[in-house]
Amino acid sequence: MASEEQLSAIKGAKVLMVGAGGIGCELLKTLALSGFEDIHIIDMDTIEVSNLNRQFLFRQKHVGQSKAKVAREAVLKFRPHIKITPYHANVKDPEFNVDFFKQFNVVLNGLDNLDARRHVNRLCLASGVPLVESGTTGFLGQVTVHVKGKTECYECQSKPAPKTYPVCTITSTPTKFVHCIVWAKDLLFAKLFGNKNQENDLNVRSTDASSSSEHSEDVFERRADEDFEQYGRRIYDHVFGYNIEVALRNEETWKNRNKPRPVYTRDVLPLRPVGQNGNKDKASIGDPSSVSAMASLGLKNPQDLWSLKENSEVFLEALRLFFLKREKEIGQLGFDKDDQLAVEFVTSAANIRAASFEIPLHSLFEAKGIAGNIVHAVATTNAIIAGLIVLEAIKVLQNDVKSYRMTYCLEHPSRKMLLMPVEPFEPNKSCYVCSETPLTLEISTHRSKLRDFVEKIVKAKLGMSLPLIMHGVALLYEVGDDLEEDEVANYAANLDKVLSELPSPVTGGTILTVEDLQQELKCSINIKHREEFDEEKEPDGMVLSGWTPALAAEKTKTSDNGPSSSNASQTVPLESEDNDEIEIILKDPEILAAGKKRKSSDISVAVDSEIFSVTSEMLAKRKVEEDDSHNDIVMVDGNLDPNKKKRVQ
Ligand SMILES: Nc1ncnc2c1ncn2[C@@H]1O[C@H](COP(=O)(O)OP(=O)(O)OP(=O)(O)O)[C@@H](O)[C@H]1O
Ligand SMILES: [Zn+2]
Repeated sequence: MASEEQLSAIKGAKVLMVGAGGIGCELLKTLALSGFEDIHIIDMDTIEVSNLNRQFLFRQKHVGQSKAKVAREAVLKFRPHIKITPYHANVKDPEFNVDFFKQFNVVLNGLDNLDARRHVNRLCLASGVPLVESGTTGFLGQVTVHVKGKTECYECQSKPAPKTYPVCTITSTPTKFVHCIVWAKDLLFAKLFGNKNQENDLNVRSTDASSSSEHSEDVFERRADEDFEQYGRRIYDHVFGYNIEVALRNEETWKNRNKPRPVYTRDVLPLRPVGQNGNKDKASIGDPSSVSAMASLGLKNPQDLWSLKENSEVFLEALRLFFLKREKEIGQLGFDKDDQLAVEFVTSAANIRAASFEIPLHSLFEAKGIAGNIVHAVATTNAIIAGLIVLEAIKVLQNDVKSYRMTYCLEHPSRKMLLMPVEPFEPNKSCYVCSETPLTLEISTHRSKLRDFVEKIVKAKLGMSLPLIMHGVALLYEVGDDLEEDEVANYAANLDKVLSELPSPVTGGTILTVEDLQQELKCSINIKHREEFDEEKEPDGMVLSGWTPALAAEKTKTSDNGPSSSNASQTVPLESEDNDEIEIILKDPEILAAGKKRKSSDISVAVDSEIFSVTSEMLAKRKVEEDDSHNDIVMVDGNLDPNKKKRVQ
């Protein structure tokens, strides 16, 4: 039961919720039932069928409608007298500026991506409004409190570096199913259906008799005289047969590894007379997006484990259907976990490769989860997290700083405890977002253009939407609706100039000021000229330091040695911004008991791209297990500096 003071804090509060999805639906319901009377909700999305299993405020009839508006209507049915103001909009829209934020007593995030989270963090800092931040990944979740000047901000902690696989593991020596998925998705699928100009590490050469006359020919191109069946079989034989044989020639590679087995269609599938496709064509007419190889082959259950023969049939059928039914999209397709045919193709290709390397096969359902880096959402976790958000919001409204807790919902409850509360830390003094610590950028001022700086640093790394760049009093770049034509032309011309040739030349020793007018975030960047960069480790051709690397900003990539960070060898394909989940497993029950006795010395464990602070005392009592299978990843940030942070007093 809430106390009198709590109730009056609740009743007098005006709160902003950002996100009305899995967490948001639970949160709105809990806020309303807890007595909150003035709630504003921003969500840019409309309701999808796939939301209905857990976003319980929505029904089938609401599909296609605004989440924020429907959530409001649903809650008003059982709390008709409260005020709920919905905005079907992106929180990054200019109308949600600092003045807009200032009207609220607290902001509650139920978002699913880092970009929006960082944006809200900055607006909360600029407006001085406390933020309660949240996230869930399957059974894991966290709620954190961020109050300007009192606790760390959302961006105070460095995020774990993006994980990639060494290219040779993917192209030559896979040992896990996830390696086969990355190969099927990022190499084979991309090669066959994606942009032809993209770099691709697949072996496209062949000494195959039929192609030797056309030496430079890309074997992945369909030949004029080939039907889809012949084309599919040729691709199959090339990637699962010939390429494996080529790889086997390198004896060194296989000295300490199991040798793979080349797989050819003739070994798995009997040759069908040309044009004989049974009832397959009848099965896949209509909307191209509903085309399915499984359906046309009569395979019904996505949780079934297909044999090598079935996978081979799905592979050929999916490839055939892409060319037959979706030819217009070929050349511009990117893998999408919601694209059934793409998932079927990738599953079957990964399984055939897995069979060749004696890696256990997986069902389509499992493969889809790995390919889309999906951890299935758990409604109960969202409900627990929503409850915790409201508890923290009430403390914030009462300015009860000593009681603030960062709370982590763990995978394996023990000693009957599921939740681990920890005290928040003070702001990080070297955070460029909430303290004014300057950043340093090493860049070739003779070669890099202002455009490179804007795209690779200001937008991608600093997450600014409406940047303004100044050198002393000279304005080098600005965006906005109210610019004069000549200003727009000047800035466009500047973008194409190298830094040292700008009207106010930027050279080593220059200090640039970069500002985002909407986020009211301003930071200084010390420029250091550097001529050479390592193409592999520093592909941007510039290095920013003092910056909190964010997982979401980086796109999935298979790379030789991974990024140049401390966890370079740890690798997982990250497909999109939303897929930055990392799980922790706390094996030892002691950690839970120790949860309240923390000291300021700490180690950080990353959860859902946030940082989970655990004391060294707790660490001594527990075992953190490492496992890089797709959904059991444990990461421990190597930084054990005991003086790094201080607990809020
Ligand atoms: N920039 C943004 N502005 C406003 N709302 C946003 C923004 N970014 C994300 N959201 C909203 O945050 C919510 C996050 O909810 P959730 O994590 O449940 O995702 P979902 O898209 O509903 O479900 P899923 O991704 O699992 O299919 C979504 O409703 C999404 O529209
Ligand atoms: Zn900060």
